[in-house]
Amino acid sequence: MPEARGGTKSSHWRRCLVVITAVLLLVVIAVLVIVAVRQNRPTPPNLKFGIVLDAGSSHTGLFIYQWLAEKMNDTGVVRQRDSCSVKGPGISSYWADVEQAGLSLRDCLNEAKRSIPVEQHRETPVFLGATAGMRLLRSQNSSQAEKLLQAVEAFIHSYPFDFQGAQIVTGADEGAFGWITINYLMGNFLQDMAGPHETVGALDLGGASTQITFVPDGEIESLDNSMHFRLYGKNYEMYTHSYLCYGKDQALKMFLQKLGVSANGTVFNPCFNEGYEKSINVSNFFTSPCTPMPPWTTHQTLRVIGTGNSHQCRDHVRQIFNQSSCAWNQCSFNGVYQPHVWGKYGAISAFYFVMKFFNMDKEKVSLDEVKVAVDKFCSTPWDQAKNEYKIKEKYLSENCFSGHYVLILLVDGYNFTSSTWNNIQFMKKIGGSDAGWTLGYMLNRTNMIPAELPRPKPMSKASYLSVMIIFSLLSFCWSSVCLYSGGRFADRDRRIWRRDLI
Ligand SMILES: Nc1ccn([C@@H]2O[C@H](COP(=O)(O)OP(=O)(O)OP(=O)(O)O)[C@@H](O)[C@H]2O)c(=O)n1
Ligand SMILES: [Ca+2]
Repeated sequence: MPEARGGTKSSHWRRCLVVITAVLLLVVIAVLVIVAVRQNRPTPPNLKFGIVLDAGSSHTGLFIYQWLAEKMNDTGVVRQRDSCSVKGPGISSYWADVEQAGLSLRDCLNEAKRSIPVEQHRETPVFLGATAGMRLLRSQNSSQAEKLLQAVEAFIHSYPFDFQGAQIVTGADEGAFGWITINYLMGNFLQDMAGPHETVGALDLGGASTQITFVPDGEIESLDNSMHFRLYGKNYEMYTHSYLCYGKDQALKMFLQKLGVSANGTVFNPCFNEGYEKSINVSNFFTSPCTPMPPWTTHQTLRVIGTGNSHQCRDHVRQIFNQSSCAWNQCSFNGVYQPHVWGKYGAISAFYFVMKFFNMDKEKVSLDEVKVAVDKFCSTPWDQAKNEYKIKEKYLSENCFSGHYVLILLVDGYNFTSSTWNNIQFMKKIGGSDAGWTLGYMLNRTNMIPAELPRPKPMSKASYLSVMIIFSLLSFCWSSVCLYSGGRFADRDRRIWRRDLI
């Protein structure tokens, strides 16, 4: 009997051991799961911000970008959070009163302060890039340009951001960063890794310069027009050229300069609608290096009268493009080397504004349809045009010229044809971000476009958690089975051993 009591005791003890071990294991698993869940709980998004001021010739725009800190080197993560259009003209117009250049940015910088959380202000980089207006001012008077930039810098320094300075961007950089922005926003750098080599060219028409940038399908003959980039593990040899003075506003001045003037100071302008009239103060108008004072300016004031003649307009606009000589295998105009255009293009800024005005910014609109639309507008009397279109009078009055200018620049200048015309997409935004050079510029200045592909992360949080739970459950089941069957075998062995003794 005592033996029997002893046997019950030991089997009871073993059962207790199994239960205790099982409870302990469960506790360990629970702790593991809690730790894993806590460690892998998504942390509040660590947003970073960056600001770029695009100090263009005709106006300044402020762009605020945001991205997740832990993803900064991945492609396609930076997005435009906000933008602000500075009131008034471009900064170069303030050359005679440089303090005003900085002050003009106040409203937009204040808006940036409101848009970005206060605790992030100190670590938010701000860049100011000035384009063709400042390039022209520098070529005329470099110390004036320097003074103006210093005044602008001093003003931005009074803000709590991490200001990285004001620079005049070169034409080549302006073109290249526009190309990077478009391809980054379209996700073309990612797509490139898997599929065929496919990037989109960039066409940017500003007020004082215009840029063409693309990866040609052959060698680039001219080193001056060649740029090399290694982005996300891939090499890009791109062709780029910036034509100073061929932005829309400067081109209009060059065009006006070539029109004859009558003895009484009247200029008949076939690119303005019939009935449109405007007075020009000659010394204020022909101030840039693109348009030195014309020889015929015995008059202080000129009377410009629109005649709305598309045919003559075209002929006169063509005169500002020199097609007479080319020292390369192929040129665009003014003897500038350009490989033949191929593939798709994104046309931004004034290319878009002008095509949008003519309602020709949609896909599949043919070159002929655009020509018809431009001719139709040019032959519209000014009073009728004013009634039909409710846009700023300055833009409206220039749109006959602008339509012809865009067509001639793209077709006669860059050599697009009726069949390659549809490869051009006129665009303003890509997925909520403005298509312009600013995003590419910031990505470059903050080293956010790595030369090599970012290494893939070893395991996602969700997979890590699942693996943890599955392994814990498996080891729990396995240990319980072992303990349970270990106890049963021990009981049976002891019974056999006792029987043998008897
Ligand atoms: N809705 C608008 C806005 C602008 N414009 C015109 O489009 C041209 C280009 O504008 P933008 O791209 O802002 O030129 P900037 O950046 O100021 O000039 P640049 O790049 O040459 O420095 C300018 O002639 C401007 O007057 C227009 O026709 N319609
Ligand atoms: Ca511009």
